[in-house]
Amino acid sequence: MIRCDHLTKIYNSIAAVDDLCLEIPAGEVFGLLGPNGAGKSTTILMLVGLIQPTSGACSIDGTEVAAHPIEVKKKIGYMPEDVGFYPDRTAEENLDYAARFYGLSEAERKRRVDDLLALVGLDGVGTKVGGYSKGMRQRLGLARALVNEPAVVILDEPTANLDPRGVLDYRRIVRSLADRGTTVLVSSHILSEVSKVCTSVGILARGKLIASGDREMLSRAAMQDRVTIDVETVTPMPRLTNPEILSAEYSQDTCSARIVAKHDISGFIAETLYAEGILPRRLAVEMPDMEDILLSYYAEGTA
Ligand SMILES: Nc1ncnc2c1ncn2[C@@H]1O[C@H](COP(=O)(O)OP(=O)(O)OP(=O)(O)O)[C@@H](O)[C@H]1O
Repeated sequence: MIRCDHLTKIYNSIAAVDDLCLEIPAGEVFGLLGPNGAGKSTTILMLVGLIQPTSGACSIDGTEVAAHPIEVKKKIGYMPEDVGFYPDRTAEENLDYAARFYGLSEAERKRRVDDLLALVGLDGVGTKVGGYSKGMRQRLGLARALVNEPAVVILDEPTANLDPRGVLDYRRIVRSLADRGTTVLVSSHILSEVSKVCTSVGILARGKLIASGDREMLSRAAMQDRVTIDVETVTPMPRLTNPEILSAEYSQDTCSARIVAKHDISGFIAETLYAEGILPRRLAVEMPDMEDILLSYYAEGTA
């Protein structure tokens, strides 16, 4: 369980994290979403005890972080945005080194390291970590975060360097952790990524938690994950029909339309128009971004 009580961090009289109150129950996969500079990393650094709050407190499984940093570190698995390893050692050696801090016997370490390498798909890779791709480093970072079988796992932008296969593996691992009762906090600025793996989500903007909730809120956010397509044609166009279309507004002469769809259906629109012998003058696709979604929550003042 992760808990923040009025957690605040002020840098040069600016609040990087502002009065954050949050409770993430055991077994929850919580997505901490927010644009760059929102305060996600600062929150995480306080949760893992690497920086002290200016005021307020946070606790991991009932233990206050600032008061018991060593005890808390044993309960947490943390993967920072940029994971550091010994470049002249293999993945196995790096993980074994990390496992030594938790007082495991050699046999236990060997078993755990082998299991973790298999889990993240790095088993059988004998090369030194210095020669790893960014994606491989991120896989190893996830393994290292799990080396102490933590009750709480905190992952800062975990998919930033992963290829699609790596992202699928990561989601599978996170789900299996949650199934075992592990609490997972994932920070990201990618809404779609968070919505795929998280059971609940909080949106941070300028250090403040402006919205938080479960899947229902996620689907509301996902609803706004929609595409606007502006169409202009030389001659009047017919009404377009497609199950992806959420709404459509046509000009009186039907030579222009603003279509809102669940996905980018500009290819379908172009094909339909050509099939009808109608020349498109303009077909502009507008994707919503994280900032739009955040701003819509901000405007609503949801808390
Ligand atoms: N050590 C520091 N000294 C001064 N200001 C800082 C420090 N660390 C962070 N900040 C400021 O605090 C705010 C929040 O930064 P933080 O890194 O927590 O955001 P973030 O949501 O993790 O963003 P990103 O995704 O870009 O890492 C930013 O305005 C940042 O400039």
